[in-house]
Amino acid sequence: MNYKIAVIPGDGIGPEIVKEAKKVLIEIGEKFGHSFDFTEVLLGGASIDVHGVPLTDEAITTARNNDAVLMGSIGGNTATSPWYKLPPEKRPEAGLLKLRKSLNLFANLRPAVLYNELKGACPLKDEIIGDGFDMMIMRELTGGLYFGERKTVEEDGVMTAYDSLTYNENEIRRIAKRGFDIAMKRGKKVTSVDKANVLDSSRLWRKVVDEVAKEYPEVSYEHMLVDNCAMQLVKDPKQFDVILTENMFGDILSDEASMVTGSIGMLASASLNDTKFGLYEPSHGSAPDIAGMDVANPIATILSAAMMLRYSFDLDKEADLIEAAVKEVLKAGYRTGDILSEGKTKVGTKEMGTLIVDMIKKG
Ligand SMILES: NC(=O)C1=CN([C@@H]2O[C@H](COP(=O)(O)OP(=O)(O)OC[C@H]3O[C@@H](n4cnc5c(N)ncnc54)[C@H](O)[C@@H]3O)[C@@H](O)[C@H]2O)C=CC1
Ligand SMILES: CC(C)CC(=O)C(=O)O
Ligand SMILES: [Mg+2]
Repeated sequence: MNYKIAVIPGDGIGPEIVKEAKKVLIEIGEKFGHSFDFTEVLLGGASIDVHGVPLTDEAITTARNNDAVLMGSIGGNTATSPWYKLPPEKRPEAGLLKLRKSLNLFANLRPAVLYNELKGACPLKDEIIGDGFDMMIMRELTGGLYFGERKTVEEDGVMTAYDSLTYNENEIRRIAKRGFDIAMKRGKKVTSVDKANVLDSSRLWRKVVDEVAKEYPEVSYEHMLVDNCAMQLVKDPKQFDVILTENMFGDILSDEASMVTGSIGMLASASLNDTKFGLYEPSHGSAPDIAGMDVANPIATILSAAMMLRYSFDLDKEADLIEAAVKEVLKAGYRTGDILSEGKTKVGTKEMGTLIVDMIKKG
């Protein structure tokens, strides 16, 4: 079958890691008799440099007219890149937020799995790691603080800046249902994370999630405050199955969770709406500090491509093979710098991609 994929290389390490994920998809296509048509789309700094804006209407239309989107990452060094001298709505991140909103990608799935092979790269003690862990962070992606009204005003020579965190009950209900649906297919446990001891938006979150939970009697369910959750992720990550949370908390907690899996370079993601369409990207950013050096870990992007095959195209066998190939390559001892531990073989971005492709060929 033929699948149409919009590809957003983006900025920084984005083009390097997307190239490796495309190599993997092409190999999967050859092995299983699928063809993937790739159409490149500009987003973020790459779009600013060409069009003067981080996302054009044409780019949104192209993304929408494809079956799915594969993305690298966008943005530059926020202290030094000229992109950050532009007004906020013209900066790279504004383009990504607008794309997520335009495509209604409200459900962001971020699986944080500690592979057996990477136990040596996990900073936690062996007694905490135990048999490893496998959690899914379900992050609301089109509401909350990143989409609220914001302004900066000056009064009597004093600057004041406002950001607002808003959720309505429909936005909470649809992400909560997604979280419980996913839990039903996994370990049947949901930890809903909020700050209901302080925030009104979190109190509404808790009320709506309580209502949704009643529809899933088989799922064990708890509330946890976000500050405690940040601590529990390091103290005992095994306790989590599905973490269900709002946009900013999910953004921060998923970066934290990535580190207990070994590296942020391992954390894939899928951003989904109510259809089979999705945008697939690693959870990390454009890593300007290592861009162009052939050292970035492409695995999060390759695993995001596997999520695309699974969620948008129902190609489970193909997705399984990619995930198995990643594990085999790690088992064989190959590591990019971010997951390197004693006795392992250090490889670059391109070589890691090629090793995974070769493993798929053998599989
Ligand atoms: N979805 C996206 O496109 C995202 C974009 N950003 C943007 O990325 C830019 C850089 O942000 P940072 O805060 O530095 O976060 P970052 O995630 O890009 O990098 C944080 C640290 O992790 C390392 N790192 C990230 N990905 C890696 C990989 N695949 N392999 C090895 N090491 C990796 C980087 O070298 C850096 O030391 C900013 O402009 C930010 O706005 C940040 C997060 C998500
Ligand atoms: C523009 C940011 C919200 C991107 C980010 O940090 C993320 O999606 O994890
Ligand atoms: Mg983030």
